[in-house]
Amino acid sequence: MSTLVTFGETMLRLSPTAGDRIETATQLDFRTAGAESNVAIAASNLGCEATWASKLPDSPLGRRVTREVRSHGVETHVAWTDEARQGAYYIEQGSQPRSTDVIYDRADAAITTATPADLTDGLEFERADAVYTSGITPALSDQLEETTETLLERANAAGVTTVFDLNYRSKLWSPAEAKACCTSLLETVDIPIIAARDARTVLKQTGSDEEIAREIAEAYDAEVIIITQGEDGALALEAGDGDGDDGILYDQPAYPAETVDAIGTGDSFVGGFLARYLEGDERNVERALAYGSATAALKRTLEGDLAVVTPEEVEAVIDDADGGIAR
Ligand SMILES: O=C(O)C(=O)C[C@H](O)[C@H](O)COP(=O)(O)O
Repeated sequence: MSTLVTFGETMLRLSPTAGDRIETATQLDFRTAGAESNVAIAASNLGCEATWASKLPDSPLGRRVTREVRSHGVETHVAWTDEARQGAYYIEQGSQPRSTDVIYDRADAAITTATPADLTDGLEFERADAVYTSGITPALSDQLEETTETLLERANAAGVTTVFDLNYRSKLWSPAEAKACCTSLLETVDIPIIAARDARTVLKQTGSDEEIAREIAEAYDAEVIIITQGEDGALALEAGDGDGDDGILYDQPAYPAETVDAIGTGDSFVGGFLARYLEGDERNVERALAYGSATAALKRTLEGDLAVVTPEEVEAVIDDADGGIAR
């Protein structure tokens, strides 16, 4: 079985029912979510042995987070502290023409002081098949920027596949700050995952999505470059040896989905991609890309951030893009 370690913040996720406003709601749906645990949960539900590492307050709120993550079969590796807060965020689901709004309440959360030792002591992190984090983690504090850099470097030096989703969040930092940090982190990343819109906003890329993938392949020594395109699907460029070999480009349209809740789609795509990509000895980009896309489509039909799906359901989406009734 393949093994994946992810590290980052998981928050409490509070949201009024669709059609209700944060200002006036009297009830909130109460869940937990965070890019790195979302990825671990999607991968775990699809057969990968996943561990999520983080730092949390030793309180009912922190324990709520670990309980929920564990309930999806993910191992948790948590540095507990008495001194800090549990991050939370509020989501007001939009509907045409009102956009979805996210309000963070995550300043000074426990994870902001996490050192590499906090996140990995006692964890066989260098023996995992892959390590994943996202651009959200270094955006949270200077300490986390340092920790992220150290952990990606250590994983890279140990030959672990490093996976990094740029995941730009404008409410956490500016494009210039994100660019300075992420371009340096990308030096140690084997699988960069970048939304085409983030490549334009943060990395200031101007070409087509395919040109963006090729420019990233030229600039960094990556194994596979993934450019996500929202409703258009995703591209993956399996890097060539550079010697007249430009690599192989795969273009995966999004599978149609009726959207109940769009939040968590990107993370579910990554979890699905990694579960399939890391399985077995042969790393098949094309198959993994379809798997990621199908996982993302299934997630859109579910409330919350999490891809609570089975491998059979994912296969069925791929095999029968028309859906249908399972009798
Ligand atoms: O914003 C953050 O800081 C979070 O970590 C929580 C988000 O709910 C997920 O990252 C979902 O992101 P998508 O999968 O791209 O929809």
